[in-house]
Amino acid sequence: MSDRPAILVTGGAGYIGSHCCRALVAAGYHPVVYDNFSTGHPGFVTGSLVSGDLLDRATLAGAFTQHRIVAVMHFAAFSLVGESVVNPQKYYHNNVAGTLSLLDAMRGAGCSRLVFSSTGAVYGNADSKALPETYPCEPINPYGSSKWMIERILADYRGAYGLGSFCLRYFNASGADASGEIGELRENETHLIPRAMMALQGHVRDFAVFGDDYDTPDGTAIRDYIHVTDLAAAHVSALNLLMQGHRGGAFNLGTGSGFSVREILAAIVAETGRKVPHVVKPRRSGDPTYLVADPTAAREMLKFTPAHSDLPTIIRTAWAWHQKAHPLKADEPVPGKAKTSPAA
Ligand SMILES: NC(=O)c1ccc[n+]([C@@H]2O[C@H](COP(=O)([O-])OP(=O)(O)OC[C@H]3O[C@@H](n4cnc5c(N)ncnc54)[C@H](O)[C@@H]3O)[C@@H](O)[C@H]2O)c1
Ligand SMILES: O=c1ccn([C@@H]2O[C@H](COP(=O)(O)OP(=O)(O)O[C@H]3O[C@H](CO)[C@H](O)[C@H](O)[C@H]3O)[C@@H](O)[C@H]2O)c(=O)[nH]1
Repeated sequence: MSDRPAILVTGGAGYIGSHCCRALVAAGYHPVVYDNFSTGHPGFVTGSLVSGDLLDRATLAGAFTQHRIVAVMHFAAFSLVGESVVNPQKYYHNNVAGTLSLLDAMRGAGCSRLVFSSTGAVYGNADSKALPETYPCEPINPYGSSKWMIERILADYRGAYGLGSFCLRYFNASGADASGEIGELRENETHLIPRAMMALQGHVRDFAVFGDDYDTPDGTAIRDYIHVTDLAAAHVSALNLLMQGHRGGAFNLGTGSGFSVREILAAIVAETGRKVPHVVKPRRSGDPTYLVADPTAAREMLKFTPAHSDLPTIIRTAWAWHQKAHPLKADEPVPGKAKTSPAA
C-alpha cells in the first residue's frame, strides 16, 4: 500500500479519468482506479486497479476499506448525448443509480470528499452568451438531466451529511496528454474531433456535419473546447480544497470562447494540412445550438487558468494521439471489418 493519500477514481480507465490519474500522481496522491471497462481501457490505468461496477456494492465497499480512501473523483458514467435520447433508461440507471450506490459506499466508509464530473449539458439550450453557474439548469437531453439530478443530490448531501463535493461542469473535453500515451479512444466514437480525425485516417467513412441550419454565423453548432490536461489540473485544485475542509460547489470548466463545427474542421486543416471529407446531415437530436462557459468563478476559486486549450494545441495533441492509436493508413482495412474488393 502506498504512503500517499489514496483517491478512488471511478472511471479512471476512461479518457478524462486517466489524465486526472496522472495529474494526481504528479500532485503527490495515489490513484485507485475503479472501473468496469465498459468504455475504458486497461492500458490507461495509472496507480492501483479495482475492477468493478458502481452498482456492485460489495466490491465498492471493499475498495474503500482495502485502500483507505480519503476522497473520490467520480468520472464513471455514460455520456453520449444522442444515445441518451434514444435510451434514457441506460443513462438514469448507470449515472444516477450508480452515483447513489457510490454515495452509500462513501458514507459507509466515512469518506466525505467528492469531485464529480458534471457537464455544460446541464444548462440545456442557452442563448448566445457565455453561461455563468447562476444560469438556469434546464437540460434538454437525458444525459444532461442525469447529471443535473446528481448535482441536486450532492447539494442535499452537502447540507444533511456534511459530504463536501465539487461539481465540475466541463464543456467539451478535447486534446490528449503531451506524452502521446493516452487520449480519447472509444469503440463507437461519436465526438466531433476524434471522429473527424478517424475520417482523415479512413477509419470513419460517413463523417457528417450535423446541421448547418443553426442560428449561428456559419450555421453549425457552437461549443467551448477545453483541453483534458487543463481539466485534470482543475480536479487536483478542487481536491486540494476539499482536503483543506472546503465544502465545494458547482463550477464551469471551459475557456469562455466558442467554436463552430466548421471552425473546428478548419483548425484541423490548419494543423494537419488535410481536409476532412464530409457530408452535411440533419441536426442530431438533443444537440443545443450554443454552449459556452463563463469560467470566472473557477478562475477565482480553483485558480483555473487553461494553458493548453487553444485550438492549435488541442488539435495537435489529439492528432498525435490518433496517429498512434489508429496507425493504419487510409487505404488499409479497419480491424475487424471485412475488406471489400473494388470489383465487389
Ligand atoms: N468527454 C466530454 O466532453 C465530457 C464533457 C463533460 C462531462 N463529461 C463527463 O466526464 C466523465 C468522463 O468522461 P469521459 O469522456 O472520460 O468518458 P469515458 O467513457 O472515456 O470514461 C468513462 C469511464 O467510466 C467507466 N464506467 C462507466 N460506467 C461505469 C460503471 N457503472 N462502473 C464502473 N465504471 C464505469 C468506463 O469504463 C470508462 O472507463 C463522465 O462522467 C462524463 O459524463 C465528459
Ligand atoms: O460526427 C460529428 C460529431 C459531432 N458533431 C457536432 O459537433 C458538436 C460537438 O459534438 P460532440 O459529440 O463532440 O460533443 P457534445 O457537445 O454533444 O457533448 C460533449 O460535451 C457536452 C458538454 O458541452 C457533454 O458533456 C458531453 O458529455 C460531451 O460528449 C455538436 O454540435 C455535434 O452535433 C458533428 O457535426 N459531427
